[in-house]
Amino acid sequence: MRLAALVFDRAAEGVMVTDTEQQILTVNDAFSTLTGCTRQDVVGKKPSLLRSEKMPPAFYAEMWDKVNRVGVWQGEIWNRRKNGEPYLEWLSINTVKDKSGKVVNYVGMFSDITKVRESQQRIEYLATHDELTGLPNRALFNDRLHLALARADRSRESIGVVFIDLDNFKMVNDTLGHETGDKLLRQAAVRLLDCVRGEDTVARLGGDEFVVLLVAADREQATVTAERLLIALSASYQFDEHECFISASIGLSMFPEDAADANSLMRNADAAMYRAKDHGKNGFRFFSADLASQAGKRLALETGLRRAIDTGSYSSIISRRSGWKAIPWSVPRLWYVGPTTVRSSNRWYSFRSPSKAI
Ligand SMILES: Nc1nc2c(ncn2[C@@H]2O[C@H](COP(=O)(O)OP(=O)(O)OP(=O)(O)O)[C@@H](O)[C@H]2O)c(=O)[nH]1
Repeated sequence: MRLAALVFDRAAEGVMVTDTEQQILTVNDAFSTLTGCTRQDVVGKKPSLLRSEKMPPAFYAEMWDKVNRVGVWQGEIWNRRKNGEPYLEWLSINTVKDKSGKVVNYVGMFSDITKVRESQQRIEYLATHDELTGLPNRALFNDRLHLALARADRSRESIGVVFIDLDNFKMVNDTLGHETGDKLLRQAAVRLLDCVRGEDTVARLGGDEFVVLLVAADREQATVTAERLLIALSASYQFDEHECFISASIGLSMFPEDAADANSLMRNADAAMYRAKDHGKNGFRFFSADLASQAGKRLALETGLRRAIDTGSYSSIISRRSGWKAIPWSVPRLWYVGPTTVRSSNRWYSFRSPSKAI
């Protein structure tokens, strides 16, 4: 008995013992540390004094039903500390029976898992969102696109994928600094969100590239949105001591007419965006069939280059402008020009095998 009392007192878990009327008979020190309630605060009262508004009444009914039927219940529950702060606990409730099998006590044991839950949520958030803008990232966008496609397929609705790449954004970084570039990206993200409906998704793919998923939108609605996006993005950006203007190039690809799957829709919108860049920037283009072969070639080349760089089978890549340089794979996109030549925006690159001399 003395050992049991020692465990009760020293346990890191909060422990509460009630009678069959659920009136608290005793609690241990950890209970007081975790809840902020002393023994005097709670003895004679019911555990419901710790309830938070986060749990619906039906939850408690089900919980006690299970305790009484099975003799045990375990799960997560939001409670409230004495100071009103909600906390998440992992709680197990057990029944204590006498020799005749009659329930004589309930014992609740819990640990505070609020911090664990917060870190889980933070990890989940970081895995699905872009930290700079708070927008969904590519992974979350892809999930939403897949879901939207499944739904649109069933309901025979159209979907639009809108690729947005800011024009000459590098100049903002180069002239006003990377921090101002970051501020511009954050403001651009807010403007993009303002241009779409709540059910649409705006994501940042990386760098100055964004993508919008327009659900239940036909070509006409996608056109209106693209025009709205261009106008919103080209309005003045105000920073503490600077004002700045920037335009964007937009590419659109529609489900089901341009592609039936997520990858092809993304690839087609990307190709259309590059067509808009090629036609002087600050505009939008829809995907068209003639872009398909170009997009396919570029994808094959990108894949080949990525593999080549990963495996080191090409030691370096020549920029015709800046001479030899190793190309970091953050270079956003490469256009196919010839078997050993690619173009990224306005730069030309040739690449060579390491076995060959310069
Ligand atoms: N400030 C800031 N810059 C970034 C970030 N990520 C990438 N960049 C920069 O964004 C620029 C993207 O440039 P590009 O899209 O290649 O080129 P661009 O100047 O926009 O030219 P076009 O796309 O051809 O109009 C690069 O200079 C990157 O270094 C970021 O998180 N913050």
